[in-house]
Amino acid sequence: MTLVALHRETLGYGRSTVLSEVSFALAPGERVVLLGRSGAGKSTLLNAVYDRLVPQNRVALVPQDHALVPQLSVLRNVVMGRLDDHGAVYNLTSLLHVRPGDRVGIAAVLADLGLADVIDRKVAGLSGGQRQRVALGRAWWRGGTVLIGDEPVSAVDETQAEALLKQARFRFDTAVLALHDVALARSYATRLVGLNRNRIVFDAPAETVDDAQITALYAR
Ligand SMILES: Nc1ncnc2c1ncn2[C@@H]1O[C@H](COP(=O)(O)OP(=O)(O)OP(=O)(O)O)[C@@H](O)[C@H]1O
Repeated sequence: MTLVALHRETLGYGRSTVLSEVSFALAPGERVVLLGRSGAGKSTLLNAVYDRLVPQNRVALVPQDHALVPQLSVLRNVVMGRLDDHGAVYNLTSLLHVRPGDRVGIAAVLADLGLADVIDRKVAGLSGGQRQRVALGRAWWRGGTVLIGDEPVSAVDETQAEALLKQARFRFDTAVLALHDVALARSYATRLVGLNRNRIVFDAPAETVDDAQITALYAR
């Protein structure tokens, strides 16, 4: 079974091509990590995969810029993870008065992320690492078949990053993440995809990708 498949597609913006001849398929249970230099096209590929997954799958997204509403509390930002489960009236009332059951569930998610103390704080007053964990909290609260994350642990230290990816594994069977930390990528991924010079240069089970292949991605 395949959740999404791109076959020799060209991805880019307007007339500018970022990735050529992209073939990429995702099966349930795979944890795919995209590697490549800044600008190699990781976000472009992630966005294309996300767009194609969404019509038929519940997908939790952690975008690179977090897409939080700074003026709202942590609680209300996390509530937004499930907005599309309900109609507009339900959503408006639950944003104004978060339902007690939802608050309990969200508090548990936030406790796992070390954010229990800031549940009622505005996101605007949080550190970068805290904001990133709020974005993860919104994805955890959403849940779903697939997690898509664009550098989802870039703002926290290595130990925290490992712990957060463990939670991601526990909560989502299938994921596609862009990560810049190669050791972290190796510890998490079942499959590694390397992007360089407008192409996918490798796409293979993580244990078969050697360090030289990865180093070559980042060579000038
Ligand atoms: N919305 C956009 N419109 C036009 N060009 C874009 C847009 N987003 C990205 N690009 C360009 O596409 C190329 C690939 O960008 P992309 O964000 O996919 O790379 P990336 O590997 O995710 O980089 P990073 O690690 O810095 O996030 C870059 O040259 C970038 O300038």
